[in-house]
Amino acid sequence: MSVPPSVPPSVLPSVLHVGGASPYDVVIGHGVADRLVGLLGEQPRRVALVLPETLRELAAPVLAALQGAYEVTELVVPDGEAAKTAAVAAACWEQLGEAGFTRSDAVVTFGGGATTDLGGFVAASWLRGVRVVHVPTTLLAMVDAAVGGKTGINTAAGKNLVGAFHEPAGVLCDLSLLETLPRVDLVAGLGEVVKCGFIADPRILELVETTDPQALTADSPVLRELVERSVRVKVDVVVADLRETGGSDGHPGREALNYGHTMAHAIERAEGYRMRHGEAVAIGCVFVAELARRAGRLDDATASRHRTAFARVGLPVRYDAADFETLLAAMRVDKKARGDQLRFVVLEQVGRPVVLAGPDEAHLRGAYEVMSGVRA
Ligand SMILES: NC(=O)c1ccc[n+]([C@@H]2O[C@H](COP(=O)([O-])OP(=O)(O)OC[C@H]3O[C@@H](n4cnc5c(N)ncnc54)[C@H](O)[C@@H]3O)[C@@H](O)[C@H]2O)c1
Ligand SMILES: O=C(O)C(=O)C[C@@H](O)[C@H](O)[C@H](O)COP(=O)(O)O
Ligand SMILES: [Zn+2]
Repeated sequence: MSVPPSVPPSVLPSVLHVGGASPYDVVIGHGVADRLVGLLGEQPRRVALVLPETLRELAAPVLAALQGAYEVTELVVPDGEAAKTAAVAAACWEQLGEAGFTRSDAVVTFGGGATTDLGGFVAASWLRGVRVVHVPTTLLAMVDAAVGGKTGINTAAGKNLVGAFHEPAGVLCDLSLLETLPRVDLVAGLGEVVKCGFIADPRILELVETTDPQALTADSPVLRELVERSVRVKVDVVVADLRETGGSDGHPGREALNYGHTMAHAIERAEGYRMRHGEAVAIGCVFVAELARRAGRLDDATASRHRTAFARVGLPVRYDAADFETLLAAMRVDKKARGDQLRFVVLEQVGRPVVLAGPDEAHLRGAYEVMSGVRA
């Protein structure tokens, strides 16, 4: 009898189970897309595949697998942030109507976070909610956007202002898909990874600070560990506070995942959404660390560690293209704000996020001046 060769653990997929009222699995590995039909099950007759035109070639194996099992409608949407509009969502609804899409049918998204946000929102809103499985194709979508059920689109007033919580029925993170991802987009994804390190997992920071950033490629075991650890951070927070109603014992609950995002979203809006989200998150985390330092919450060394950790992986840590007043006005539409009061997630130390409500305007302005390079 021949003994089958043992499979090195690194090539076996990892499965992170997300508990709660609608449990699902996040599968992480190389070449895991063949699990898609298993996740969708036999119930759907029709599947709508939401993807940008630019990724159609990359999606060919997924499309072929779906076509072998279901009637497939392709919902081809604009690339990137341009997909996150009411007009694109409405066009998707019309196509689902024409295809006779029922509640037992399902949506599959294939793309970066913009595609999973839009496709997730279409799935959340069509017939008040149909099953969705995400196949994220960027690092950022694998570690963050595809997991946890936040979906949404932008409006003229700001980022992600319309949306719904709609948990996926499964998430397939096929690391092989990252082989074609431009380096600058992979680096942007590291913005959310480093954020996870600061709010909950110091080992992520150690890995980022001791690994040659150029070695973080699609086949790198360290990148895989970073993905697994970041997804674990997200899942643990989301399971404890799915709908962002608040944490306990001083922990901000799901709002912790919004670390750096108050300023990040304001910058993205000021940039007309031409700056990558992960880049804005890096700048936003540096800003809020400086705010926390000025408010007497965070020590100098940890605030400075923010600048070095994000810069080390190639992310921006300075921004001066919009003035303080413009960014302050944009921050007022942040979902964490209550009435006229701005609320920020700040750190008291690595792994200990808390909410800072109504900070001094002088502290906000001082942190802006450091962020914009006016002050050291
Ligand atoms: N819902 C959430 O919890 C959540 C979390 C974080 C971010 N987001 C959202 O995610 C969006 C950012 O996502 P993103 O950084 O993935 O950007 P993105 O979706 O705009 O994708 C970036 C670019 O990469 C291209 N691309 C994607 N996969 C590729 C591949 N494998 N090979 C080659 N090119 C590829 C895309 O076509 C696009 O041009 C933002 O809208 C942000 O608000 C949502
Ligand atoms: O999942 C969450 O919760 C997050 O805050 C994760 C963020 O990285 C993400 O960018 C999210 O879309 C921001 O949410 P929003 O509620 O500020 O729109
Ligand atoms: Zn984000």
